[in-house]
Amino acid sequence: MTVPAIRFDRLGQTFITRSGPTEALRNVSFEVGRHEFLAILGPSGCGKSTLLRMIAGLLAPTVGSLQVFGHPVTEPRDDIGIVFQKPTLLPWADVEDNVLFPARHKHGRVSAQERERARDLLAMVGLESSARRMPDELSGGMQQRVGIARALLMDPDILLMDEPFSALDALTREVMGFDLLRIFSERPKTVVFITHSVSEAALLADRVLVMTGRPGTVLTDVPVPVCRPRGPETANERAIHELTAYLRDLLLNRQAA
Ligand SMILES: Nc1ncnc2c1ncn2[C@@H]1O[C@H](COP(=O)(O)OP(=O)(O)OP(=O)(O)O)[C@@H](O)[C@H]1O
Repeated sequence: MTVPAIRFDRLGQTFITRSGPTEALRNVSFEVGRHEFLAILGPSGCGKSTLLRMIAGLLAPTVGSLQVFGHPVTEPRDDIGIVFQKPTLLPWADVEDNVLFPARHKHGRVSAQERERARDLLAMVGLESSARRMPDELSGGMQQRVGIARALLMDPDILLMDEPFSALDALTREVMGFDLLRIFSERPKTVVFITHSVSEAALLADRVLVMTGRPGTVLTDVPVPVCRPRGPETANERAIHELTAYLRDLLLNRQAA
């Protein structure tokens, strides 16, 4: 039996705050297979970012268990990369040095191979000619590409993405999504991708997990019945239209209830 990359088993998370306990997640069970792309949809505050923080080892579950490659998560792991909503680049470092930050942070220096890898990654995200530019000289989409290259520097097995394209305009967002799929086709990764966009989830993911409102739990987990490679034309496929309509109804009805 193959070990899943990520496995949540009846996991719960309750935060204790000054105003009392907040039950953020309840009885969450699901798995993500190796090199699978899972999108997570759910209402605001249902615990999506909390799930990512737990996978990243930044927060321990209150009850239940979480395993990464068959082992409990006890601390932040090197083999997990994170892309946030905003790329939070170092303003005083140029693009290449921002991409190299994880290596410098880990061993206090950067090897020639890591520098070469940073250049390869910048080429992969279409920024080879911007290596010496400073973050404030870049557009939002370019900054987000630097954040993606940085998350890939240490070649993580797992990539966690928390609404990575939400600050971008619709067209850039679509282009970036398909760029991401091309990058993963060259360098497969296990991806957990949080989004509020139903169509983005359907177009990019292998599976879409829908969560209920707080306390968040898994409402449904649906496969995306469309093969790869995918591109802008995928949006015209009937299966995508049907899935998008189904997911939208589900979310709207839950919200109305
Ligand atoms: N450190 C914390 N202390 C107390 N409560 C927290 C903490 N982190 C998250 N919460 C609460 O847990 C719940 C889930 O938060 P989380 O950020 O995971 O939701 P989300 O689904 O990612 O929301 P959004 O879609 O708005 O980004 C919220 O009610 C939030 O207020």
